[in-house]
Amino acid sequence: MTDTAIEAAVLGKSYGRRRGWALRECSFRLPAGRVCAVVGPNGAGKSTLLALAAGLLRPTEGTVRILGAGPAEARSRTAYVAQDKPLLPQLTVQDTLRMGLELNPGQWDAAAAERIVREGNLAPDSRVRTLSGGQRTRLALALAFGKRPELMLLDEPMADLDPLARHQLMGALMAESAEHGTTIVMSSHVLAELEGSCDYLLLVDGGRVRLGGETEDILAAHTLLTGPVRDLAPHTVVESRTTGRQLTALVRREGPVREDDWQTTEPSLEELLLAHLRSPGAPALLTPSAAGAAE
Ligand SMILES: Nc1ncnc2c1ncn2[C@@H]1O[C@H](COP(=O)(O)OP(=O)(O)OP(=O)(O)O)[C@@H](O)[C@H]1O
Repeated sequence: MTDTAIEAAVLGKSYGRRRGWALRECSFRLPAGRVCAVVGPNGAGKSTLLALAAGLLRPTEGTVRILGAGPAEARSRTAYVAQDKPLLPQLTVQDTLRMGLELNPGQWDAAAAERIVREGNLAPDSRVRTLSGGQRTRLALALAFGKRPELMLLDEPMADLDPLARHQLMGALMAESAEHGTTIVMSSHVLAELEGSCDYLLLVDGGRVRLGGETEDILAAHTLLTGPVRDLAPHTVVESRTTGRQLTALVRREGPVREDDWQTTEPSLEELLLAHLRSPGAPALLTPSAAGAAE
């Protein structure tokens, strides 16, 4: 078993010459066993990255390795839930789970799939076409859990779930990772929800990976400074704002911060991500564990 879930080297995808690059020069490593959030604005390239990892798209340049193999070879060990949660509308909930069993012989965990369905109170004889968006998402996730994969690639799995269902499914994903060592990769726009749930982070913006690594280490590398307007050198500035004579800045510390000069606070994950999204020129940061392929 490899200790690397995803390794991308100069990975790029263009959907056609006139369309430009959806993803460009992405080099990063995701260690196995992590719960990783993929965040970034609309059109950043998150779905493209997940579809490349799932082997549904071919890179235009570079490579992506999944669990030490090519994405197609790793497919039996990977579960992918696309953003539009494709299911067969004429099947019932029960038929859908049976299809999961038939498509994954010898590997299907019926109890895991049924638990996800039961917790959402989905009637086994309901047809997929009569389910709400959130119920369909739950059924698609049940198929992913039942497959008992080593890697789950989930494209906005929480988008149409109610807050209680989100909380419950996030707990189920974290438990799955803790108990079975499953790597979970999920894209999301709900930044506040990711803090405390995802121990690894990839910020994709403009088709490039701008932040990658352990959430804790990325947070620890940044400080919010507040004080009278003055030079921020030698620190790397991600974002700075002045109000009158007061300066507030999110920086990557390069050396000590003088306590007499600045009031310092640790940013929240949401503050950190928003500052990066507002400052597209801020330099990328990959922690050593995420930089595997880049070095
Ligand atoms: N099938 C496609 N054909 C052509 N262009 C595409 C296709 N899919 C995505 N793109 C383009 O690639 C870029 C990245 O899209 P992608 O769907 O990966 O972004 P995303 O980060 O998942 O966005 P969102 O948060 O809105 O889901 C966008 O500019 C998009 O228009």
